[in-house]
Amino acid sequence: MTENSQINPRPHRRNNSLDQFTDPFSTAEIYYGPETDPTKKQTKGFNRTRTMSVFGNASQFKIADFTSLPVRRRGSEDDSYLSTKGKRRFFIEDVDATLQKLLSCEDTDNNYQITIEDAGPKMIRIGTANSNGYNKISIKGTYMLSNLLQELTLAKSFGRKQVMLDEARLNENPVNRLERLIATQFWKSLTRRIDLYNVAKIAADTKIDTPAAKVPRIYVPHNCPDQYEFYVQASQMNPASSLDVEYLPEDITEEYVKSINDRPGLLALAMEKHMDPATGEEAMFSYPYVVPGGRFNELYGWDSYMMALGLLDSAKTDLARGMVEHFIFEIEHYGKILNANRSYYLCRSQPPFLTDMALKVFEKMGGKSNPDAISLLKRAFAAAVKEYKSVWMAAPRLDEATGLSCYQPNGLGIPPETEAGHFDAVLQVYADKHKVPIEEFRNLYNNGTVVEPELDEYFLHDRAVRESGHDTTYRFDGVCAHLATIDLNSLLYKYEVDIAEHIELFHDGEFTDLLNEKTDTAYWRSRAAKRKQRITKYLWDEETGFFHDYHIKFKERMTYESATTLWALWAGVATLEQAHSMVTKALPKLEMLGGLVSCTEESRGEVSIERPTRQWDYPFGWAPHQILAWEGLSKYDYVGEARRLAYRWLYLMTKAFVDYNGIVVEKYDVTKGTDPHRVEAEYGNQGADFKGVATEGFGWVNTSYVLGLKFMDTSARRGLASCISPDSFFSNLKPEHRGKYAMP
Ligand SMILES: OC[C@H]1O[C@H](O[C@H]2O[C@H](CO)[C@@H](O)[C@H](O)[C@H]2O)[C@H](O)[C@@H](O)[C@@H]1O
Ligand SMILES: [Ca+2]
Repeated sequence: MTENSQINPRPHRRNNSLDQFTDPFSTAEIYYGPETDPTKKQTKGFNRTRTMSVFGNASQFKIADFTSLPVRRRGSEDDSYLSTKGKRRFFIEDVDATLQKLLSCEDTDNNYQITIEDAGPKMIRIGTANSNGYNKISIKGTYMLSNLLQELTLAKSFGRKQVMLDEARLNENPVNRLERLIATQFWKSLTRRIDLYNVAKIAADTKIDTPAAKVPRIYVPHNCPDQYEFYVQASQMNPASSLDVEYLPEDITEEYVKSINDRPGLLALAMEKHMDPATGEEAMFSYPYVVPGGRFNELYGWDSYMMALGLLDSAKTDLARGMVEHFIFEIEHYGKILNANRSYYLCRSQPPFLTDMALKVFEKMGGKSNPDAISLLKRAFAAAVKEYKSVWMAAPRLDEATGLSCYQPNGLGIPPETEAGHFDAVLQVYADKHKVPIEEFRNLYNNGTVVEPELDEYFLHDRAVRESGHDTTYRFDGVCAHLATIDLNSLLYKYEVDIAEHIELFHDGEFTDLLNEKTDTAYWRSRAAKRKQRITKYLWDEETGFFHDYHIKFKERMTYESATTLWALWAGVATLEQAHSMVTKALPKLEMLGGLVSCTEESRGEVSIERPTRQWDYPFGWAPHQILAWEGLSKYDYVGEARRLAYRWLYLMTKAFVDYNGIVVEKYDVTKGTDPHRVEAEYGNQGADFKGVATEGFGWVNTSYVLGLKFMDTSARRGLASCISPDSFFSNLKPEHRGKYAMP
């Protein structure tokens, strides 16, 4: 018996022999969770998890001072990449200590991320699993080091003290890694499913800073007693949570909404009743939903549509379906699809996408072969017709003269959810006029002691800007409520076309809606045709190749050049000639290094301290703009242009992901190749503020990655993985491949 075998009563098993138990790319829960935690498992038998026997042996080896043992472990050739067939593993004997060492050496700017801006040696040595940590291998370069930081942070969050780590997890192809994280991790972190125990946590909100906002609160529609009881029960079961449950009045007026601005709360969403398998009794269950990320921790309007596209692609149909149910509920109980389900959003909506969302969910649920899918589709369309008529085609949003619609929610006072100081420059003028500090003026104005009609007008437009989803941009500053935009009118055209088809296919051509009004397919087709005509008449500018906004008071077309012109393609409202003009004249002005920019630099104008950058303007690019443009261009057979734009956007995302510790953010500066995620505008960037590892990405950006990749072939994926800049990638294309990117 050797000294070695005395320490290890069982023969040592080579770590590589455990391969059959391992998927190096399994989710963090599996990879680091209790199932694979050696300290939580019996060490007998062969049905151990992958780290088991290794740990059993390894730790005893270590305790016995491995280095002094007469028998040396395998030579370094056993640990070479080649001899392990690329399946090398590391043994991290002390997760905490390794993390600390890694951060102290490599995170030189102390932000808990390892990025290209850190000036460390960019190299750390860690022991291989094959040698039970004895042989050290160098992990080099920002990407691998930052992946090590991410993996160790995850391991630690699962309470792991030691881990075996596959090298494949550290040098994973970045395109595959980001795709994998979105599918298996990010959506999960962004998912909310309210139950009796978590509602107080879900209700918490960081946007409002009043004493009453510190109390988690939920508002329930006046006619939902079951929900009210459910939440009261939740509150009683967890008194420590201090959950406040309140009914909303039947008539939700703008005065009422303003009156609860300092007592904000989450708004109840759709629930279903069915048997609880755990108790055998009937119980209430909330439908799940997905939040955008960062400070946006509630169900949003257009974000939900964009996220649904990604979720459906990842076969997470139940989540997308849940959001359709919530929208149906919101239309029924709050009168509209809300900007988001917080009390301070009760008066305003967001860009409408319900018909398309319902159709896409319907298809994924099995379409006509699934009665449940048909029922959902019919309920969603009934709700959409109500929304169309009572929100978008009614006062104050409808402009009777043009027949077009504007974003124009009602509401009173100063929107409370914006970042601190956002309105200071505007309010200062009035505070000076009334000789009071800004804070005092804010109260005087909000409680109606001071009346300032000009300021009312300012906030009318500001609310409209927020309803448009494009908060904020100089395109809309001080005018938004009076603009018939190409964005909104394209979306309404799509509603009309979709509703016409729905009535034809599911209601034999005639439909009695929730307002008890009868319409038929022809009615909706003629509405769509009229809108198409009006869009051309009022918004189209053949000279620039842009659909611009139309000012309904000044009765003139504006000149701002916005990426939303391409929504006309997505909705199918542009003619073939208009599409051609847009692609040849407008697109070149909007196409930047990293994809579509929100608007042209010229339209935005000069920025300065007095006229700061707005987040929905040049030089920033947003996922929903990219997604709608790709689909719109493809619809009109400009697939090459769509693919080219997609490569640009994915390049930017991948580059930031590789260089900046796995970052995925709300928006990017599409003119910058190096740190495109760094956006100094308004509330900064959501998704950038994490320690060690990003676990959410950002909702609609996650979708954009998944959808953009659909345009990429193997060589494009390789180009992205190697972060080959668009210019270099396009210029090195073989002549026969240039057409794929619409390159001459
Ligand atoms: O708090 C400031 C504003 O935040 C939201 O707007 C931004 O985030 C939303 C969620 O991702 C997104 O839908 C919107 O397009 C963004 O500009 C919110 O929607 C605004 O109402 C709010 O004032
Ligand atoms: Ca750092």
